[in-house]
Amino acid sequence: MTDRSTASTPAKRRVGIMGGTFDPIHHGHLVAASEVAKSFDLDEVVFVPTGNPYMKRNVSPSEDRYLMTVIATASNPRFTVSRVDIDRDGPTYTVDTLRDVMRLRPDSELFFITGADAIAQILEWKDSDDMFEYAHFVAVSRPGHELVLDDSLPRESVSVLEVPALAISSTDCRDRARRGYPVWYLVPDGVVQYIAKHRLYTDSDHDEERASAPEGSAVFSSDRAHEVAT
Ligand SMILES: Nc1ncnc2c1ncn2[C@@H]1O[C@H](COP(=O)(O)OP(=O)(O)OP(=O)(O)O)[C@@H](O)[C@H]1O
Ligand SMILES: O=C(O)c1ccc[n+]([C@@H]2O[C@H](COP(=O)([O-])O)[C@@H](O)[C@H]2O)c1
Repeated sequence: MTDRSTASTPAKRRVGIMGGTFDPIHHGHLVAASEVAKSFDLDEVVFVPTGNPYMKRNVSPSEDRYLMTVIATASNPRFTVSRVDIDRDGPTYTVDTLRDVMRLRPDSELFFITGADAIAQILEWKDSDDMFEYAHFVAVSRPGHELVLDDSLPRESVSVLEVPALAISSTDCRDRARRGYPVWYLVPDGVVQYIAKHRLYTDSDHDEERASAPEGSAVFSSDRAHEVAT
């Protein structure tokens, strides 16, 4: 590994941020984070489950998504999980995620990881100009999505990276679980078991809980967190 420090300036920690709704987290997310960590010489990748992903509907409780993310990342010493987005009220905006991570990890250089689908919409995100001041963005390839950068993006703040193609989406995992098809090998084993144990995508009570939540909001279940933690 190259020495990133000099006599006068100690090296900043290089911290990746993998933001996502992770409903559920799958191997496409994990491979993307692992590849960016290798290519950008990252010391840590922080997975940040969204609190209220205002662009998505019928999202599972944030505590379930958080716990699945903890389970999925537990075996990698460089992977950590942050609650900053799920503990903040209101819609989840990446500009807030970056500010919170900067506050908690001062003297770090941040790299925000996005898939090809997300980078295509990034100019519509809140305060996108500020985001590019706070972090370097790494757009990874994703099957079914062309990896092209809009001419208006600040090129010095955005890189692209080809990663092994895994045609997996959370939408497909949820559909499979609902229809009784296996999600083994699409998501980590512990996540398969968590989905089954908590009947995440099959339970009709759960569907009612989602349906009664305000539009676009995540619903919260502290009972599930307690069950798993004990
Ligand atoms: N298979 C994949 N390969 C590369 N990047 C991915 C892949 N799946 C998701 N990503 C990226 O990971 C981030 C978080 O994705 P998200 O949690 O929304 O998963 P998703 O599979 O896209 O979910 P959904 O199907 O519910 O929209 C986004 O930047 C997305 O582009
Ligand atoms: O900041 C925004 O306006 C914004 C709009 C849409 C998505 N994002 C972020 O993009 C990441 C992936 O989101 P999602 O909904 O595709 O899972 C996650 O970290 C979101 O907070 C951010």
